[in-house]
Amino acid sequence: MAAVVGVLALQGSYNEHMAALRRIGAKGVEVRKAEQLLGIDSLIIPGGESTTMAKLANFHNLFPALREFVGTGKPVWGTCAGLIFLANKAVGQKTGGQELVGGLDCTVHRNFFGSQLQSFETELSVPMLAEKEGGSHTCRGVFIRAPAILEVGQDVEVLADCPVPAGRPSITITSGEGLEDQVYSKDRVIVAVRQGNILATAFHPELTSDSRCIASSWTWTKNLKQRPWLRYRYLHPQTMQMLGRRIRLLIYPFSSRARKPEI
Ligand SMILES: NC(=O)CC[C@H](N)C(=O)O
Repeated sequence: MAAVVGVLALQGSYNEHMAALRRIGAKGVEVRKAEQLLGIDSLIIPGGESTTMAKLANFHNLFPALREFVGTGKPVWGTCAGLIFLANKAVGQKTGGQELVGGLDCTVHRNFFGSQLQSFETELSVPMLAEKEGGSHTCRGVFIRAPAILEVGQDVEVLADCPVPAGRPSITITSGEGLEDQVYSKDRVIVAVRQGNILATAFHPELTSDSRCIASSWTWTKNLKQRPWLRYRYLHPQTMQMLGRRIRLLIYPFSSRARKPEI
């Protein structure tokens, strides 16, 4: 059976992701219900407006299922609002905050580059893209009221960063309790990362004609599908425990402990 890429279709640029998947001949399905996550091999969480998307995801009780999906180890790619969804911590949120799926060990700022009017396009250097898919080491980055990644944990691989545009409003990072808030003062900021099964970009590759990012996530999905044993590493811990118990029960009569004569 062909590998299937799910695209979370609550709000935002899911149509554009579906079109991009069609362009490279991949099978995409729109996902709106928790049970649909069971039938897909990888997931794209598109850009849009993360607060609205979170409200819709809450309304449809999708958060637990999305977290479980990320935990299975199947490939997940978040673009823009999708990156915010996947981050463990988001700053610059609307009053009251918003629920996150989490899994990606980083802190994002929701509107790092400013308002809709400060949206921009730039040429980004992404060496990993050229390594995996060939072609130029740069790709076009479309940033629409885009977030950026302020800090990453040690397991997170940085795939691309970009210069912080002059005139961007100053950004304060709210630290944990008892720690001083600090103003973001670096001259570059992270815009693409990977951690295990999670890929996240602050920009929108699906809006460009460069399909390498989409193709790369598709290859990833297919490889996982073709090597089904890889999935066992990604089973939910409870399932692993249950399987482990069954396997132990099955092999116990043949194990050396069972064969040892009783004294
Ligand atoms: N293009 C986008 O997905 C923008 C995301 C937006 N900054 C948010 O808060 O959700």
